[in-house]
Amino acid sequence: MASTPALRSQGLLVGYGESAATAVCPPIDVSVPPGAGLAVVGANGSGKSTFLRAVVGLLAPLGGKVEVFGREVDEREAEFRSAVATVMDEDAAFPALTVREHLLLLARGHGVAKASDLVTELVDEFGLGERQRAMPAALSSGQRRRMLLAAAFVRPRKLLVLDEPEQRLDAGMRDRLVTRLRAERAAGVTVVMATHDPALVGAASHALLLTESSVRSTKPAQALAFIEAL
Ligand SMILES: Nc1ncnc2c1ncn2[C@@H]1O[C@H](COP(=O)(O)OP(=O)(O)OP(=O)(O)O)[C@@H](O)[C@H]1O
Repeated sequence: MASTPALRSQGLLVGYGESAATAVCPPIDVSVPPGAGLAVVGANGSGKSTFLRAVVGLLAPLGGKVEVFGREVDEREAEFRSAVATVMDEDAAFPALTVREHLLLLARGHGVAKASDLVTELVDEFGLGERQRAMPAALSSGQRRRMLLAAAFVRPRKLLVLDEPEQRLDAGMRDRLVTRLRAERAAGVTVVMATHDPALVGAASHALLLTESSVRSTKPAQALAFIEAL
């Protein structure tokens, strides 16, 4: 029997108004098996972030439905929050905690064993070693982005939802992120990401192509060709 998809949407309409007529793109039908990687690709303003907001429950669907591991999205459910790790297009960090304290708080809050060792590993992987005692306001924008990415990996996760994770990262860090996402998938974690980055698309197994007039499930190779033609 086929396993329950990690993410499935049917006739999903997303947008910021009240009615289906205000949807920012055509209905989205997609099914992502556990351990797969979905690259969501499209021009600026095509609806990638809006789709991801609906996937993580920040935006209610205007029509259709979206399910994560077979259940309608409800970010208030503890089970949903412990399964879904997100890095969205926002700068959310505790202003009065250092980088290390922020990561430790998240790990311990999620009941991670050996939280301190894990945080040390991630601080190293994300190149934050020398800044781990800095407050978020004292970080560069790229360092803040690294901290937010590291935060997604200090906690339990079955589905990672990333909105343009390549933003503000230098080339070396992008490479490390690609390696990390491949390892996540190999460990059974599902990755759903909006991206304009060919290397990240290369780490995906599935692609969703958004345009004003169409939404198409396709292969990463087609998504790459689309990005290159933009
Ligand atoms: N908070 C909001 N309220 C109203 N409209 C919004 C809001 N956020 C985005 N939009 C509009 O919704 C449409 C889709 O935006 P979205 O951010 O999903 O695009 P995107 O594909 O992620 O673009 P980009 O590649 O630039 O990040 C755009 O027309 C945008 O102007």
